[in-house]
Amino acid sequence: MQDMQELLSYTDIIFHCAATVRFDDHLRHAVQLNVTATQQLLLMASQMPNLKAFIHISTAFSNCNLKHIDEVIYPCPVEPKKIIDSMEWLDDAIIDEITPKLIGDRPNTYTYTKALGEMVVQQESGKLNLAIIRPSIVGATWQEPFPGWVDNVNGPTGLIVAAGKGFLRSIRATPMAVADLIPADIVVNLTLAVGWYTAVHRPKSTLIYHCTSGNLNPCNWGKMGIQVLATFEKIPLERAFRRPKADFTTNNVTTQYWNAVSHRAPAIIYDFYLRLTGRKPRMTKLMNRLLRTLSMLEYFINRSWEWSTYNTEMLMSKLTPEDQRVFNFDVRQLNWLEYIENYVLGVKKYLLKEDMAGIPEAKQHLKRLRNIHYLFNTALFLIAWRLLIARSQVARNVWFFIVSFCYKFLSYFRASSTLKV
Ligand SMILES: CCCCCCCCCCCCCCCC(=O)SCCNC(=O)CCNC(=O)[C@H](O)C(C)(C)COP(=O)(O)OP(=O)(O)OC[C@H]1O[C@@H](n2cnc3c(N)ncnc32)[C@H](O)[C@@H]1OP(=O)(O)O
Ligand SMILES: NC(=O)C1=CN([C@@H]2O[C@H](COP(=O)(O)OP(=O)(O)OC[C@H]3O[C@@H](n4cnc5c(N)ncnc54)[C@H](OP(=O)(O)O)[C@@H]3O)[C@@H](O)[C@H]2O)C=CC1
Repeated sequence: MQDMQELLSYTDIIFHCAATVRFDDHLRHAVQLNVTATQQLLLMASQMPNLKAFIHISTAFSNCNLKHIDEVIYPCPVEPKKIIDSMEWLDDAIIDEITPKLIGDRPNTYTYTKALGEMVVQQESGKLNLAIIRPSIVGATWQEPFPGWVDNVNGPTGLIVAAGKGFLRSIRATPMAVADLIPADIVVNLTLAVGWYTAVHRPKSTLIYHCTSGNLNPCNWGKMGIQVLATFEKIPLERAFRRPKADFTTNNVTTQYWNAVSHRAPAIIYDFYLRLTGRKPRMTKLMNRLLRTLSMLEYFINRSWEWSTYNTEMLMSKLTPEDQRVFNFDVRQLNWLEYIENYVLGVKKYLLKEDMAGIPEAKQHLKRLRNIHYLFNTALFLIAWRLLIARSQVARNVWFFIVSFCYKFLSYFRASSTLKV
């Protein structure tokens, strides 16, 4: 009670980032965290006499069912209050049944409940001084505290790890689609600047700020994939399962094919080897989880969106040159190739905590994997060819033709070199 009193009396600014970011969260839980909690925090904020600003962090994908998104709140068909109420009394089975109807053309409960959260902010604003920030895909830091700093596997980070460790070998992604990544420190800098502007300038209405990169400095998934692999070539991860490689495909049939050949088959073979050597098989389970994760992220890597950034650019112009430098959120200054290289390095250093001294050994390991790969392919080819020869007269004829041709060529070569001597 005393803590609550202290919070209410002394808080002068709220940055509301807490949320569930799981794409597949049960609607009841997602509503509780992203909608009801927002409503309760706004209620609490309204009892804070010294509160100067309430900054709510949403996502640029809260309206991902649209192609062009402005810095405005788009209403959802069912009122958030009705959704909150219904979650109180509906049982899980019914919620499961109505979830697809409620989320409509959004891909998951996360984006849907973040959109409802924005509506709650708008409806319950009262006398509060509010702003909403919508970041796109938050990636490792650009400059602060260090280039490439990252501490979780959300979004692209998990896939970068999976590619570097050789688990992810192909991906259903559109190479030309915009990779709307935004470094975490840009999001933090913009958030602080929005806090200042909202508290000091007290805009008349709730301003929404898009924290995105696509319209100002676009990069695409193809370019990103190439740079990730190029960095792993120089600085590989330790103990990779296979060599890093990531084929991009947009075709469903090729996706199924590569999933079978590049993901499932190697996992089954490796589990067979683990069983033979008396160990517990684990690769198939891990691979199935990766494929499930991929299927959840696919929506975001096969589409492009346009976000207007009028408010964000307006805010930049309001900062002094010194503040623009200290709280830099100008994504136009970002060099993507350098950023992605630092991102990959950061994944190795800060997330996986791998020692840079281990790079020579990691490179040796990749060479061994390459030799195993060649050996395996040669053995596979010979077995297939042997089986074909046993069954087909045409294959036998081709085989005899090749052998006799090689024999004649060798005899001629030997004869001509004897004559020269
Ligand atoms: C060449 C390179 C090309 C790069 C190409 C990049 C394309 C990259 C597009 C991103 C596009 C996002 C765009 C939305 C941007 C927002 O606004 S959303 C905010 C970000 N939110 C997220 O990223 C949450 C996504 N994650 C989830 O929803 C859940 O983790 C999943 C994917 C449903 C999996 O759930 P689960 O099976 O219950 O398991 P969970 O305990 O969460 O994690 C299980 C395993 O998956 C792993 N995992 C979790 N997330 C990931 C991930 N993103 N990737 C891989 N593994 C993951 C965990 O590490 C864990 O591994 P183990 O410890 O078991 O070995
Ligand atoms: N990652 C991304 O790509 C993007 C993220 N966002 C938004 O940014 C914000 C932060 O996301 P991100 O950092 O990625 O996600 P994380 O899951 O890393 O952070 C979520 C935060 O919410 C807190 N939290 C979760 N549940 C509760 C609860 N019941 N009570 C109190 N705190 C809780 C967590 O606390 P604890 O650590 O104690 O669990 C954690 O600090 C979210 O609002 C998200 O929607 C927007 C766009 C993109």
